[in-house]
Amino acid sequence: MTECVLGVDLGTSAVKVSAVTKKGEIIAQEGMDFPLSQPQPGYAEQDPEDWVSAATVAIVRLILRDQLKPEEIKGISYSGQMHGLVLLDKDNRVLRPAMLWNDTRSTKQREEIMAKMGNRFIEITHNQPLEGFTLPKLLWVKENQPEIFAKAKTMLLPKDYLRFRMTGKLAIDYSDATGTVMLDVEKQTWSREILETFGISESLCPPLVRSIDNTGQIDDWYAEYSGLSTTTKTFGGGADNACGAVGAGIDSPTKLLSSIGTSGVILKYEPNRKTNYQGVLQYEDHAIPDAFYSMGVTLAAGFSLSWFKKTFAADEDFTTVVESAAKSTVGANGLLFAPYIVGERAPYADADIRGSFIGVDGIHQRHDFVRAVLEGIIFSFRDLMDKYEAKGSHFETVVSIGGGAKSRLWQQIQADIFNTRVVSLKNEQGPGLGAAMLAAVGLGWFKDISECTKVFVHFKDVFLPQPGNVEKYRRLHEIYKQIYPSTKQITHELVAYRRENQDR
Ligand SMILES: Nc1ncnc2c1ncn2[C@@H]1O[C@H](COP(=O)(O)OP(=O)(O)O)[C@@H](O)[C@H]1O
Ligand SMILES: O=C(CO)[C@@H](O)[C@H](O)COP(=O)(O)O
Repeated sequence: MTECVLGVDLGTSAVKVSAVTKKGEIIAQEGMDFPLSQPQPGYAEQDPEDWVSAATVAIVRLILRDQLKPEEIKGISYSGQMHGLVLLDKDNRVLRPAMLWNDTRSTKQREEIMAKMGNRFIEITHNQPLEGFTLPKLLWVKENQPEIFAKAKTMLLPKDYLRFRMTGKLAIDYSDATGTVMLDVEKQTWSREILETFGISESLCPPLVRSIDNTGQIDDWYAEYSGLSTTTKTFGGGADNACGAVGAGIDSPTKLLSSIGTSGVILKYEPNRKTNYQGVLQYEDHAIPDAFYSMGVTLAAGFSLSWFKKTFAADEDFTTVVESAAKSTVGANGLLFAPYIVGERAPYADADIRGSFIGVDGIHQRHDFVRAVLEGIIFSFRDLMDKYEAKGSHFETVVSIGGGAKSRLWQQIQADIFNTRVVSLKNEQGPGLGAAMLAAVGLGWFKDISECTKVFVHFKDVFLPQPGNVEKYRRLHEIYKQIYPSTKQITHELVAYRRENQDR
């Protein structure tokens, strides 16, 4: 008998489900991709039912292909792409495609929120009301699709919709609730002040639970659909970055998380709710009870690489493309890339900035462009690290997770640009492992997350900064920092041109 828990990692490009034993061994993993729809500039949508189908395919494969016994799956928990808005009607049916974290159509609503509430908003939520967050999306629907808003009875975030379809129960955990920017961080309740100011009924907001709380068992319908047992319990789960931090053992302010998924994240553990970065960096409830974290998000990190591969190297696999960057040099033979290809969130909150290659020369070959993409993403992370260091933070270790952590070359580039030791995880499923840990603690297998971390989280490779490279990158980063102010006006005009001409 091998009892296990499932960690469901609902990302932007795919869902991955990991089965983990009490000893922290990953005994099986399955996944399934789903599409992203970008029908207009700034729009990013998914069909919530695609998440359910993909998660179910992964679970069915775990049972049929990997021979997991349903009755041995004791618990399930979830890590979810953050901020996405799912609206349900009175019969809990989905009213429109989910508007995702990288959907930036709500600039007008963002400005209205700041015009109405200004600093009071930042005081309550510790965040700015950026386009990526849930409240501006909800106000966009209210203004542009009033017939849908009128029918909306419940708002859920992506992982909470998946849980709802598995259990029939509505809930949201605190780490995802802060990402809606509708939670009062001091009071740890939905903010009446914000809801009343913008005419949103509190009944739209689901009940709040902790990430390790039991959120009900698999219901009869989903048991029939997936092959799971109705004895399997589900637990609150958390925002993907909170779960990534749990699964990467980020349990003190001297460890920094660097996550290269579709988006990119630089994340710091915050032991209390007193710190307020005035919204330049995000501030969120953690999946660890009573803890918090702050982070800066590069909207298109892995997405920049995926875009490059899809556009210029569609027939090659990721590893071949990424490793070709070794043929180039530190600084890509004098080529820089700014990864603002879907706008940016931090440190520049600017939905209309766009990316650039700077310094293109007749000598450049494709591998220089690949190298520039890898480096540009990490320069953008360096901008975020600078924000922390400017406030006096010092980091001993950077833990690298996400799809980007599959590349040793990219991790060495991180060590050199961060000038800090970078470690990878033995099991690079950070968010999925974090979700599994929440189920393991929720089931009572461990007293708390810290005890579970000792058993579940192990580092693998260590990448040390190479002094010669550190110096070169320091100089290149100074040049890189000039790209945003120098290209802002030009790229804003190009985005306006596209909007006027309605092309994609
Ligand atoms: N072999 C590889 N080496 C480096 N990066 C990779 C590799 N394979 C995929 N990636 C990057 O990982 C990203 C996906 O990371 P992942 O953490 O799975 O994303 P998400 O959780 O957002 O769906 C891709 O966008 C791609 O840029
Ligand atoms: O918007 C954010 C964080 O604020 C993103 O980090 C999303 O949570 C999506 O994550 P990935 O799919 O890139 O992991």
